[in-house]
Amino acid sequence: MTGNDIDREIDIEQKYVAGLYARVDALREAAAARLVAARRAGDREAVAVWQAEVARLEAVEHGLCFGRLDMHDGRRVYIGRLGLFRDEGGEPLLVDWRVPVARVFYTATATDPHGVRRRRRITTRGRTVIALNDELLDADGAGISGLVGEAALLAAVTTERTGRMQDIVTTLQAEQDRIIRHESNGVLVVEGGPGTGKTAVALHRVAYLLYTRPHLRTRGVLVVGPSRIFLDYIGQVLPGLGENSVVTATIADLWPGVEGSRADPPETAELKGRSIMAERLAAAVRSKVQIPDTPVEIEFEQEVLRLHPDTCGRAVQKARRTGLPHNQARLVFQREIVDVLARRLVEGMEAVVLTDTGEAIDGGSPDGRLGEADLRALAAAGVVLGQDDGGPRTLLDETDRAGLRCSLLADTGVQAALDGLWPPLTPERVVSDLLGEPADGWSAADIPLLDEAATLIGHGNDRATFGHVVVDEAQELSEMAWRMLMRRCPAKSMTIVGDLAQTGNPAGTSSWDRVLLPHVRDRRQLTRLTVNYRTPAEIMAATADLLAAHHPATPPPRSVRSAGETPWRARTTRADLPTVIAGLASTHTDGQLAIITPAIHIGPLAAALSLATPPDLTGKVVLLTPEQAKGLEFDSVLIADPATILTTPLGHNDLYVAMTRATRRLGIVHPGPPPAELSAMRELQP
Ligand SMILES: Nc1ncnc2c1ncn2[C@@H]1O[C@H](COP(=O)(O)OP(=O)(O)OP(=O)(O)O)[C@@H](O)[C@H]1O
Repeated sequence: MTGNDIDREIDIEQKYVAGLYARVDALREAAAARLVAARRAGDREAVAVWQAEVARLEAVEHGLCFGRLDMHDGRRVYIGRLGLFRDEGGEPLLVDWRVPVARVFYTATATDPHGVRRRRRITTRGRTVIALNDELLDADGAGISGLVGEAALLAAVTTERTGRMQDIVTTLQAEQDRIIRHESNGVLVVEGGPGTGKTAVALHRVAYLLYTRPHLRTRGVLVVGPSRIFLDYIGQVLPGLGENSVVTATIADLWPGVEGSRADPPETAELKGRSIMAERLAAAVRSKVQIPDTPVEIEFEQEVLRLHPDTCGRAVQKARRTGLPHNQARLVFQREIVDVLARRLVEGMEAVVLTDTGEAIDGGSPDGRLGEADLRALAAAGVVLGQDDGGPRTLLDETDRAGLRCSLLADTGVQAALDGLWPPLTPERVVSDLLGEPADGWSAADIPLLDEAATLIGHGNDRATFGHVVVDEAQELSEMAWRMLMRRCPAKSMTIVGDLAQTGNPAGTSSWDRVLLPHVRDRRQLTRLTVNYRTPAEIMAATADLLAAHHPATPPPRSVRSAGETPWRARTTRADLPTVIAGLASTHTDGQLAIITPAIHIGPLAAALSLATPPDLTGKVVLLTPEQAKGLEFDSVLIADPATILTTPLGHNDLYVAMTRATRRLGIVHPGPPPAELSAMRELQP
């Protein structure tokens, strides 16, 4: 197209796009008016509905329309963030990217055009069309790279990072689209190397599922991420796609009231994460129930009641047969014991009234009437007798017996005896009895144990469950964390994304089957992403020795581009490390820089560079540990002291994570000689 042609086309699209915004404005006005009316009427349900609608319409302001398809049959379809019609039930003006018609926007290629003649990408700033990018799918040679909309894609992946993830709805690739629209109702595992878009795909899948399976709006969708930092990083993606109802959480957030941010030593974390802990906790809870060897004596209203071990054993059995969790089964046990005690008391009283020989003793009368002493005993026990016509009752009726049972239940002596036999438990007590009182608060690895204990004792049965759960950086979850998460998703409908070569948690996984099979058997499907959109080819080449040494069977993802910058390493001394890093950071001018370093250097480096900890992801220079850097990306990355990163059991994976965070440049500063896996990198003098 000539310059004039382009201007003319931009004019045409500008008019069309302006019409779309006018339609959105009209819908917004109508929704705002309905919201006001609902508020006035005090109709809470309607308020929630219209609030969500207003938010949805606000969210699509940026990039409302981003594509156009010209079909061979003459149809023209505009693609955008939501569907718009000229009027109610009228002609479609804009098609939501999630409907089937829009799919070809992401999948059509020159070799398989699906009836598409031209794919046009429309770039807007605010409400103004600023650029168009056309692909003619019937032109020779188009689409050879296998990428859909290559120019727009490369523009997207090379823009400066901001510390906040953006949606990729305008440039989704075919292999990503297939996963987003995957029909699986069970567990879909998405595996792929660094930068292959796993996070992006998982979030777009959420938007797709909410659109195509509306019941999920009421059942709820949960997105689990490795850290709060990460959840902040991805926090804008779903709202940008018009979805505001999704809950995001770390595993620790799912246990409210406990921070769980403390890290255990690796061996302890690994141990606490094993599924055997579930059996140990179950055994610990069972062991709290005591069947005594000798009769238990309970003092009640100046009487001594005796509970025989067999009686206790029968009550325990009956309570256990219900299959209820510990604290609920305790109620059954308690009822059994109190029934026995109440029966004893009643029998005792009636025995006073009528002896074997039929004689009345203790103030009772031969016709079976209760005597004065009996009445006094009952009154002392809080039993209020119903009034017979004119005289005392001869027998305890059901109301009287119920009253007696209440009195027994309220009695501190009886309660103490019951607690001794079947104590009520809290999750904290179960876990600390098993592992010892945590000295400085619960650790991250304790959270799934507390949750397991809560399930065993029936505490917190009202915790939220979700219709679909997305797990990002899923390789980090321990077997115990999987158990916890599976309880949050009764339908076991999940999207799980991760990379086994990036596992940093010693309790994390090295096999999807190992963690998933016990929960979902064959209701799982594995899919793979193969193209790295983040990390340039030069940086991936620098990771080759590391990956080959520790994950020889894992193919590195294919980088979509080269950055033209060779990663480097530079030697220094331990003492000079902060000065060298500070010097490099101070001369950095181009885009966002992340300094990734083991926890021991965070304090000194934060002081030397006046940087915030925990990090502010939107800062020009960001200081983090490899663990905190998980899932994030930056224009440039500087790794300080790789050898110390490698000293932890899965340090090689942490180093791989750190090295693959950059979209452009990577530098590594190592005190002393370089780790063998990095020795082939170009060496610089800092
Ligand atoms: N189709 C696409 N169009 C534009 N950008 C894309 C596309 N796919 C991925 N990206 C970008 O590539 C980068 C990496 O994506 P993402 O973080 O989802 O990868 P990941 O597989 O989760 O990475 P990691 O495992 O390393 O955390 C992001 O900036 C994302 O926006």
